[in-house]
Amino acid sequence: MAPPEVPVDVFTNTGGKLSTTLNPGYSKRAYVTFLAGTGDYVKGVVGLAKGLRKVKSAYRLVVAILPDVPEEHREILRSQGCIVHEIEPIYPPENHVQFAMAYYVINYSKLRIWNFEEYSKMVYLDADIQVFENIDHLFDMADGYFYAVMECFCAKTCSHSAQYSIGYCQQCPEKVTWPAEMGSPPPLYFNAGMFVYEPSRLTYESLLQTLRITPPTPFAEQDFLNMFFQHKYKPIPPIYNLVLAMLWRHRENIELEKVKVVHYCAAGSKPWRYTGKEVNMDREDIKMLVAKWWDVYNDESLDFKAEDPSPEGETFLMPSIMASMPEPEISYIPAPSAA
Ligand SMILES: O=c1ccn([C@@H]2O[C@H](COP(=O)(O)OP(=O)(O)O)[C@@H](O)[C@H]2O)c(=O)[nH]1
Ligand SMILES: OC[C@H]1O[C@H](O[C@@H]2[C@@H](O)[C@H](O)[C@@H](O)[C@H](O)[C@@H]2O)[C@H](O)[C@@H](O)[C@H]1O
Ligand SMILES: [Mn+2]
Repeated sequence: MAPPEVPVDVFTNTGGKLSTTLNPGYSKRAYVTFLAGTGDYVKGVVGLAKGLRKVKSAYRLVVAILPDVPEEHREILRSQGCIVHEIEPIYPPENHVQFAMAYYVINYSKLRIWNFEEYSKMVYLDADIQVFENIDHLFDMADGYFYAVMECFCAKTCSHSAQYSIGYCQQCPEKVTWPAEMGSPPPLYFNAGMFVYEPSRLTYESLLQTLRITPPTPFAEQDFLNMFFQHKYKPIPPIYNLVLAMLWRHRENIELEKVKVVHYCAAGSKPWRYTGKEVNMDREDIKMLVAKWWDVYNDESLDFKAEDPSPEGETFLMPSIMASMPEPEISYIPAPSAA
């Protein structure tokens, strides 16, 4: 039987300390992010861990890391209360596709998080995301669906899509309507920087099987997940993943004061690299959001303390499961790092 649900506000101001003692089922929930490389994305993860603490999230942050993350960075993450969970990289089948960003190739490794079966439900957040308000209630949404925020198709990087070619965007489907002669409008498409999902070995194996026969496309695992979860996908409001370009492309869809989660994914917006020089980066709203990220990152009172619940320790993917998986047809191209 499912554990009884406890209203989220019961935990207000507990710093999450009571949750797992009151209800053991809650330990089966966690946030999860992904970290690759030796560069500065580790700062994003530290910021995220501190942000989740600031909003008193009841759940831990698991960091799925690739083997190339240096030990000092793992140590920083553990000292910030994160659960460090090493994963093996996943590469797409050999193909000559041009990814929108060369480093997107490593993002297929995100698929490993479906194998985190010690959790029943997880909220995935990119390392360039910050959480400014508690979003623990997302774990209470009905099982059996894939929840994420709808993407916008107006960026040049989408120029390969049918949507872009006719100036159609699902964010404003009435502006340019989908021409009847092109068939029915394409299925809703989400941004894969944030999603709510249920780890499951069956789903995991199906994801890897399907990947083997799916040629890569410019948006890498995001395109793949959109295809795979097309019939399970339920859109959630953009306040749960504000893709910054929405501020200049679809301002009317955004109530900035209600935004809970910000995704620093526009070119030049990663706070730890922000210079203000790239296009749109001199906007007041962007400057404000970048400053808000730094406030959290620099706030020493948000550092993990010994009296906080201690990390459950480093865990690894179960080698038995890995060994039983037939080797996918993969090309071991070295992954370029964005960092
Ligand atoms: O060198 C890298 C590049 C990417 N990532 C991870 O992959 C995610 C997706 O990349 P990114 O957020 O840069 O893509 P965007 O959302 O900007 O398109 C990041 O948030 C990180 O979690 C990483 O750890 N190191
Ligand atoms: O590997 C594919 C990536 O796709 C996404 O990137 C965004 C971002 O680059 C925007 O700047 C674009 O405008 C947008 O269209 C694009 O989808 C996810 O945020 C990231 O986590 C990852 O899944
Ligand atoms: Mn991102």
